Amino acid sequence: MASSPCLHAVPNTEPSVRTAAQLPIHLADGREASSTIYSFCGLADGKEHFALRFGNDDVDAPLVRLHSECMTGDVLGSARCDCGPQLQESLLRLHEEGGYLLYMRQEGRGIGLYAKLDAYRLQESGHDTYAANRALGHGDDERDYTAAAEMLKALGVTRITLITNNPDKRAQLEAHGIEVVAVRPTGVFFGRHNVRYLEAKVRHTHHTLTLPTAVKDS
Ligand SMILES: Nc1nc2c(ncn2[C@@H]2O[C@H](COP(=O)(O)OP(=O)(O)OP(=O)(O)O)[C@@H](O)[C@H]2O)c(=O)[nH]1
Ligand SMILES: [Zn+2]
Repeated sequence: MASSPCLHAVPNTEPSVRTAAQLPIHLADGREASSTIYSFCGLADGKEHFALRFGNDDVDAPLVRLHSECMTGDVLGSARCDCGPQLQESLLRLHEEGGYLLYMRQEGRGIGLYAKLDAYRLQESGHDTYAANRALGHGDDERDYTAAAEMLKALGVTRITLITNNPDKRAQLEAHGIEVVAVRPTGVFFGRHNVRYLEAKVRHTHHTLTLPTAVKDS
């Protein structure tokens, strides 16, 4: 795909690929993967979202992981959530089967890092993750996946197999003209620090994940 430098935040331009560059990456199991990283211009929200492509074959309905930024989980390995292991798992699957990672700059379900840290403080005094958002004047989940659909279309992908446990991701992509032919669940990565967070996802936003009874009752 040709590179066409542009300003990423220019409004009213058709979304398109800005740059494609090779990006070898280290996987969690020690292997090295080849990928291509894409930047974009003309995306609806003007943010610096990026995509990674694995494999070269043009397959029908490739695997796609739509992953929202979590600085604490993805970068630091925080045990308060499941984001880090989900990201690593997706990279392994994409390396093996081909497909795309869409890394969306939607830290804290769209409220930003500082507000998420404020929400963490409230969680330490008993709020669940959604109540903490609301106490700060935010919605339960402020993510809008318009830009994700635009990125896929700019990459020439309109039929996908989506890796997620979050029904809202599928619904929003389909509303924006992406055909989700199948959904593959992510793993359930629970521990004593994130079990309440995972329970709240099931209760409030109907994530399709099942926690072991022993963990729920602990
Ligand atoms: N506001 C808030 N955001 C959080 C908290 N814990 C994690 N997050 C954010 O939640 C988002 C999780 O992203 P994803 O893993 O892509 O999405 P998901 O809704 O869990 O759905 P799937 O992983 O696809 O099943 C990231 O943006 C995190 O930063 C929290 O306690 N409060
Ligand atoms: Zn996280």
